[in-house]
Amino acid sequence: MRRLRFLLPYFKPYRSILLAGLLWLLVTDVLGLLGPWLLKVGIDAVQQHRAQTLYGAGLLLAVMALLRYATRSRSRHCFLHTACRLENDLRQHLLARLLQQGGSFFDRYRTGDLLSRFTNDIGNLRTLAGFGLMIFVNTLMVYGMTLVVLLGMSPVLTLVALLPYPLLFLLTRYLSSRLLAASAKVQRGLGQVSETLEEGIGGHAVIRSYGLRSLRGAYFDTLNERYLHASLVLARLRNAIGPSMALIAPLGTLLVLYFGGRRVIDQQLSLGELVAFNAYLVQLTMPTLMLGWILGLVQRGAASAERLADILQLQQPPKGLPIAQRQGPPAVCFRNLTFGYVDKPVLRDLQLEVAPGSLIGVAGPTGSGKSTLLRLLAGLYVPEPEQLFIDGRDLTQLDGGAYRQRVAMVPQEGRLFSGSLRDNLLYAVPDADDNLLQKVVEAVCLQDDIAGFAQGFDTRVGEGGQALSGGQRQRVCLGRALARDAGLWLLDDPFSHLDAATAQSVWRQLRRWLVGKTVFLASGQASLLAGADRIVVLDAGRLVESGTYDALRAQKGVYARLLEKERLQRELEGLS
Ligand SMILES: Nc1ncnc2c1ncn2[C@@H]1O[C@H](COP(=O)(O)OP(=O)(O)OP(=O)(O)O)[C@@H](O)[C@H]1O
Repeated sequence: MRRLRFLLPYFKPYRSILLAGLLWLLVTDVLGLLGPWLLKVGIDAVQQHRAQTLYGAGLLLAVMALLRYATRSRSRHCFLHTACRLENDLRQHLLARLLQQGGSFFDRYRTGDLLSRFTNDIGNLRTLAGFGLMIFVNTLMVYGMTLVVLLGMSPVLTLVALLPYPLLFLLTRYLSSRLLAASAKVQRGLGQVSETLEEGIGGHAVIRSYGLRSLRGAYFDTLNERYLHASLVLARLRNAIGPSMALIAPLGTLLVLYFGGRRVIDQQLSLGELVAFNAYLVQLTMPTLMLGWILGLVQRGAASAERLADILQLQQPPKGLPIAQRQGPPAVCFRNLTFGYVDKPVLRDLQLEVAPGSLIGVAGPTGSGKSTLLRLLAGLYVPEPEQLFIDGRDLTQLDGGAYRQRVAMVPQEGRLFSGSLRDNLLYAVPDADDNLLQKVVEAVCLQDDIAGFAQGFDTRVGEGGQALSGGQRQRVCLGRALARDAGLWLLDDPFSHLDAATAQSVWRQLRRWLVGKTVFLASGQASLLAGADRIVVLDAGRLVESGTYDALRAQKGVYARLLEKERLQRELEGLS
C-alpha cells in the first residue's frame, strides 16, 4: 500500500468532484436500505389484506429504483471522471519526465518496456483509482449500514447468517489472485506475440533475404500457442468464479430460512421481516465478492505504481544557469574530458580549444569516439563537471533546454517523423513560411528530388522516413537542422548515404550557410574534411592529432593513413 502513496497528490485537484461522488454514493446506499424494508411492508400488508399499503410500497419501490439509478449514475460519473483525469495527468508527467532524460537513460530501458508503463501500468492505476476506489468505498458503506440494520433486527440471526461470508471472501481472494497471475501471463504472451509481429513486419526484407520465413513462422507459432494456452486457462478460471459463488452465497439464505423460519413459526418474527432480513443479507453478497477482487487490484496497482515511481521519481535535471538565447556561435573547450557509457572510457583526456565560428573536422577510425564526442556536445549525455565548457561556462551548470536551442544536431542515422516532407523540414520551426522551405531545400540539393514527387512538399515520408532513399532521408535531416539556424552545428557523418559527387555538392552549398557558425563535422570520409579550419583526429578515444589538412597530410600519421586508405579504395573501385 505504501507504494500507492505517491498517487495521493494526483487526487488533489479533483477533491471536490470526488467528494460529490462520495455523497452520491452515500445517497445510493441509503436508498438501497429502503428496498428490503419496503418489501417487508408489502409482504406484511399482503398478510393483513391491506391493498392500499401494498400498492404504496410497490410505488415507493419503483420510485426508489429510479432515484437509485440517477444517484448511482452521478456517483459513477464522478469517480470515473476523476480516474480518467488522473490517468491523463500521470501520462503527461511520465512523458515530461522521460523527455528530461539523457541518452544513458534510454540505453538502460527497452522501448517496449517504457511503452507498457504508459499503457498497462497507467491503465491499472486508472482502474484502481476509479472503479476500485468506488467499489471499496461502496463496500465499506454497505457493510457498515447493512450490518447495523441486521443487528438491529436480530443479532443472533445476523451472526448465523454471516457464517458463510468469510468463506466467500477467502474463495474470491484465492480465485482473484489466480486470475491476476493468469491475466498477467496472458498480457506477457500478447506482448511477445506483438513484439515478434512488429519485428517481423519491420524486418521483413532481412527475413526474406536470409530465407528465414519458415523459421520465424515456427517461432511465431510457438508464441501464439503459448498465448492460446494462457488465454484458455484464464477463461477456465473466469468460468469457475460465477458457479463457485453461486454455490456458497445461498448458504446464508439457507441458514436464514432455517433459523429465521423457526422464529416466524414461533411468531417471534413476521414473514415480512424474514424476507427483508434475507434481502439485506443478499445485499452483502456483491460487496463481499468485490472486496476479493479489489485486493487483487490493489496488488496489481502497487506493482504498477512501483514501475511508474521508478521513472517519476528520477532526479530532475538541475535548472542550471540561464544561457543567452542568441544564436551566436559559441566557443568550446574540452579540459581533460574523459567519458564512458558504462565503465570503460570511450573518450580519454581530451584537450581542445575551439574559437567561435570555427569549422572543426573530426576524423578517426570506426569506433574511435567521434559520435560520442558530438553527443556530449549536444547535451545528450552528461559529461563530468569542469570538463566541457561552452563560452567559458561549464556545460553541466547550464540550463539544458536553453542550451539545446543553440544547437543543431544531425545524427548519423537521423530519424524522420511520419508526416509530409514539409512537416519534417520545418519540424523545429513549424511557423516558418515557404521562403525558408525553398532556401533550405536548395541548400541541401533536394529540389530535383522534390520536383520528381507527384505530391511535392506534401509527399508522405512514411514511418521513420522509409518512403525516401537513404540519401534523401539524410538531406531532409540536414535541411531540418538548417531551418533551425543555430549557432553550434554538430554534423555526424551526414553524407554517409550520398555518393561522393552529391556529398561534395551538398557540402559546398551547406558551407555558405555555415559561415560564422561553430561547426563540428565528423566524417568517416577523411578527405571530406579538407576545408575545415582544423581537423582533430581520434584514435581509441584519444585525441592523437590536430591541425590543418595540409599539416596533417604532411605529418604522415593516422589522418594521412586514413586519406591513403580512401585513395586506394577509390582506385580499386575505378578498376572494378
Ligand atoms: N549507447 C552506447 N552504449 C554503450 N556503448 C556505446 C554506445 N554508443 C557507442 N558506444 C561505444 O563507444 C565506442 C565509440 O563509439 P562511437 O559511435 O562514438 O564511435 P565512432 O567513431 O562514431 O564510430 P563510427 O565511425 O563507426 O560511427 C564504441 O566502442 C561503441 O561500441
